[in-house]
Amino acid sequence: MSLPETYDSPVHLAIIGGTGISRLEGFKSVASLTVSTPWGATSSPIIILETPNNKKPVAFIARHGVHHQYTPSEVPARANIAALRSIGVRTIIAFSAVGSLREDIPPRDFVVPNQIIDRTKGIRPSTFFEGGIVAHVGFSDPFDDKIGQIVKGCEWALAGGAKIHDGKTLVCMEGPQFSTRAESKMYRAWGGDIINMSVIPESKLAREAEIHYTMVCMATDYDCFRDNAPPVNVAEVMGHMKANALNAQHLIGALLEELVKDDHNDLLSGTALNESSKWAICTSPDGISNEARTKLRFLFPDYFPDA
Ligand SMILES: CSC[C@H]1O[C@H](OP(=O)(O)O)[C@H](O)[C@@H]1O
Ligand SMILES: Nc1ncnc2[nH]cnc12
Repeated sequence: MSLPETYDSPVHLAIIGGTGISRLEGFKSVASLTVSTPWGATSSPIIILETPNNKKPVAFIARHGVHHQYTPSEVPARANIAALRSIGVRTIIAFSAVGSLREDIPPRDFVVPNQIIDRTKGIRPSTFFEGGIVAHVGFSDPFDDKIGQIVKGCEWALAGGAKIHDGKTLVCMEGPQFSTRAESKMYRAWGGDIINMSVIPESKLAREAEIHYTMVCMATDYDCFRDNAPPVNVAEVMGHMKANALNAQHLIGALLEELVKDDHNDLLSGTALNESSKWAICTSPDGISNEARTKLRFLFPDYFPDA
């Protein structure tokens, strides 16, 4: 049955699904939106779901497309984040399959990181502020700690004794090939705990769009730092992702029940980041190009009103 293509109320909360999570099971879908943005098309339609008890809307987007057809470098992250913001999203919980760089984070454990080491190669468009406008937003603490703690508090929902680790450092590499053993060991020496190919630029763009962002990382392998063990491969990742996807579903159920409580209204309405990008703009108003103004109006209609 096809879903309505419009949804009239604002949607404050979104989930981004990664490898092994290209749709959300167990929730009622009420609309499927195709949003075109000044930065192109999103990686998948935006599915609007409703939470079981109080029927609050939640948006879902599949990072790599519904068929996993976009490489990590090709994911249209600007379109995804801009489209979510345009429908009202101010909080994102992003899921990611990650390699573990630590023996004490086994496959099937979950991690809420608090820091990132960016090892991407500068080939991914990673800002909304360019082409006639310059802004420098703060990114010292890339993840929203309050939502991270709420995720950690939902550890009870995971099956099979899986744990949720917090306060860890996530390395983001370009890929799509996995790391060499020397790189894997170097990341450990740098303090990296887990590794993926997805958190950059998604998290940077969310910050620019004034959206609270948290990543739930699901360990699938030990990368390749262990000299006497076989290195990571896709079959291993996908094998563990089957179990992880089920646990992600349990976690999302628990999380949504918690997050839609009135206590968290401030989080869902993006209060802590309100106007943070507006005050990060360095270009004088008269110097902002018309092209930049028109594009940014899509994200921030209040900051760039129609002439
Ligand atoms: C299939 S292993 C590498 C792939 O898995 C992760 O994807 P996602 O973050 O979307 O779950 C990782 O970042 C790579 O893109
Ligand atoms: N070992 C690894 N390196 C990078 N991204 C990953 N995603 C899952 N496992 C990974």
